[in-house]
Amino acid sequence: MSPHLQIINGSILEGGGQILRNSVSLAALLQKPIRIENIRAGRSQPGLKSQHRTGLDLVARIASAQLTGATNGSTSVEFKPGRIELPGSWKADTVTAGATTLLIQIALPLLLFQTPKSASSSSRPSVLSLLGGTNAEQAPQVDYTQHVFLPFFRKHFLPPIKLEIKKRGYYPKGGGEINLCVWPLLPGQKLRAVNLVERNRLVTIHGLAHCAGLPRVVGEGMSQGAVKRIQEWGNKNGLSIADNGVAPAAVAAATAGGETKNPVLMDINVKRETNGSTKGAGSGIVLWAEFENGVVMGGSAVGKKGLDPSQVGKSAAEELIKGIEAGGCVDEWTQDQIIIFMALAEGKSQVRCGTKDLTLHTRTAIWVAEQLTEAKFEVKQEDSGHWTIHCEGTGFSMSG
Ligand SMILES: Nc1ncnc2c1ncn2[C@@H]1O[C@H](COP(=O)(O)OP(=O)(O)OP(=O)(O)O)[C@@H](O)[C@H]1O
Repeated sequence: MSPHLQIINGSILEGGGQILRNSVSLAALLQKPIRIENIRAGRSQPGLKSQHRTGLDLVARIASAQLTGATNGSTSVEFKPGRIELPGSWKADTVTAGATTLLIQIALPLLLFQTPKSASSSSRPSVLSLLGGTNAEQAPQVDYTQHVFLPFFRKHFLPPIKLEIKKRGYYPKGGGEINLCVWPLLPGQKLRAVNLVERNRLVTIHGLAHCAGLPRVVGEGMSQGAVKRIQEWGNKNGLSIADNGVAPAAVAAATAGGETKNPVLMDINVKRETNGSTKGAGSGIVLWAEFENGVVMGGSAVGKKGLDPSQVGKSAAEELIKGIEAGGCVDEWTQDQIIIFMALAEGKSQVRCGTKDLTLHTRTAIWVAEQLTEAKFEVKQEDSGHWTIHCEGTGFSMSG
């Protein structure tokens, strides 16, 4: 065994690919050689899939690392990081419909800290060109990353990031393409801690129902299913939810006295990709709710053959409503995706989650962060019933 090789047990808690992604990102930044064993032991087909291998290879290139054992199905890899490259252009292809957004998950922490040689070259971003799936299940749909995760990230942690969807890629063919531009931090600069314990009034619900290689009615059906469910929920909860600025009959009646109680604007667009612009057919919907103080929460669903589009829209709405009703400042997906950044940020972060226990993904991300960094996490259930994540971050930065 190589000296000082830290072993990470990939079967802990969630036992999925996120352990691999978070471990390798942190190992690269902190210059720690690691071996990850029992990779994805918690999944029905354990070991590396094409998308995980692609992510490892991408990070190995950015971090000039030595990577061994990264073959399809492998349950153990070694990663010995070298010097993190300067900002540049990187391309990665999952080959399958594997999620490009999970490639963002593994690479983003490194891209933030690709310290330019001098402050004058700081305007140069790194550009990731990622090929594969864009709207799959069990991973963020690219529109979720675009409209929920990145707005949160930019607001709280600081660095500017731009995501462009060039082409959608659906299961099983993939073939999508996205570009991510990340402007790295300056030498010595640190991520800010997050302090998010209040959630104000719900003001808007946006959404996008997308489809390709299928008639537009599929997108319209998903949108209508979501609108119907959200308005039913709004009516029950004393919210006047106006669809695209037009008050529905029930809302108009409720507000007939001239006084509009808790108005919420809803705008769910339908986008049908042009013929031939995607490799295969597919559909999905992503919804996001914005609150007065900038809190954003999402809900999504992917269309499937034989599934009524309005049911797909309804299940995205159910997911969004579940998140809103839980009363936290982040939804269940953003919850685990911010842990690595809380660990790297400077000072105390605190984020209020819902009244439901933290997700297993979140507990796993905390476990990984504690294995590889000095960050200290504390998870508490408040008197209100909400779970709050507290973290004393490490204030990581790169020297010039
Ligand atoms: N519907 C969703 N919306 C947003 N993010 C999601 C959604 N589903 C899963 N995610 C995120 O995707 C990541 C999946 O991590 P996981 O460990 O399950 O990956 P994996 O094992 O590589 O996945 P798979 O077994 O599908 O290959 C987590 O960060 C989770 O929050």
